[in-house]
Amino acid sequence: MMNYDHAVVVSGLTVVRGGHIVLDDLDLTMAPGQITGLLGPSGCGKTTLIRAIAGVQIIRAGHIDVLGRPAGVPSLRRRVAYVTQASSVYPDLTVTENLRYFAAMAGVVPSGIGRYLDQVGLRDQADALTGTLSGGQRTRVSLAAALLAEPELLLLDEPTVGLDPVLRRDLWQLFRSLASAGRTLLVSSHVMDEAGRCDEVLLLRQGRLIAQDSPRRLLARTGTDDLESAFLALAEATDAPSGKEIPA
Ligand SMILES: Nc1ncnc2c1ncn2[C@@H]1O[C@H](COP(=O)(O)OP(=O)(O)OP(=O)(O)O)[C@@H](O)[C@H]1O
Repeated sequence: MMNYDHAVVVSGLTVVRGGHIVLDDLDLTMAPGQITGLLGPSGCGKTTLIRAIAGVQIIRAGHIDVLGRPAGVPSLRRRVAYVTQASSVYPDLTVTENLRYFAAMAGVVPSGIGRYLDQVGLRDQADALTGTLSGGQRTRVSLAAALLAEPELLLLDEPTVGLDPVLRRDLWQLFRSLASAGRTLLVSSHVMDEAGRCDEVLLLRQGRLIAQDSPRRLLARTGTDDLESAFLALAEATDAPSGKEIPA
């Protein structure tokens, strides 16, 4: 399945939106079969970066390779799933009807729909109208719809927003099992404690990548006990380059 060293390679990526530089000369890689966390405050450019990797964002400069091909080429369509923050499922269909529809679109036999409902914890809502579900439940319907095509790369934009701790834990267990099965995941969040569940973390601030490292190395590099403090230390070091140096 994998004929590439990196699932994603981003080089010199610059994106301008509304006349502002939203992503500024980013370089990063994502290892296959791992969970990469994309962390940073609201408005730092997480969604824009995900859109660029998904191939739906106009870029000003740079290059993005996804699964060994240029981002956005038609042959990647089935291999890459992008679950947006706003749910993309039909409110006037039931959960099962939505999944049947997306299975048909993906050319997938819908026999295993129940398994995907179980994976996202929605078995009890199988016959509910999707429009009557909570925001977090609708996100999980979108996630199940994305999983149906068995994509190699999953781009998940804040999938755990608004979920209770039990559901958050269950979803992270699902992400971990997908990665163990060889899938590559990019998961964005602005909740720092979620970074600890990732193999690697990309810390984004004001359109710049301030670190790409494992959670453990981020703590070691910054001499901090938690990732929130590590982020603050790295942000301060970026603000004042002549000040405290944080080794790479
Ligand atoms: N359609 C647009 N037109 C112009 N500027 C935009 C547009 N969408 C986003 N931006 C700007 O791009 C910047 C990055 O936005 P982006 O949505 O990528 O951030 P984010 O980190 O995903 O934020 P959040 O966590 O709040 O979703 C922000 O400053 C935002 O104002």
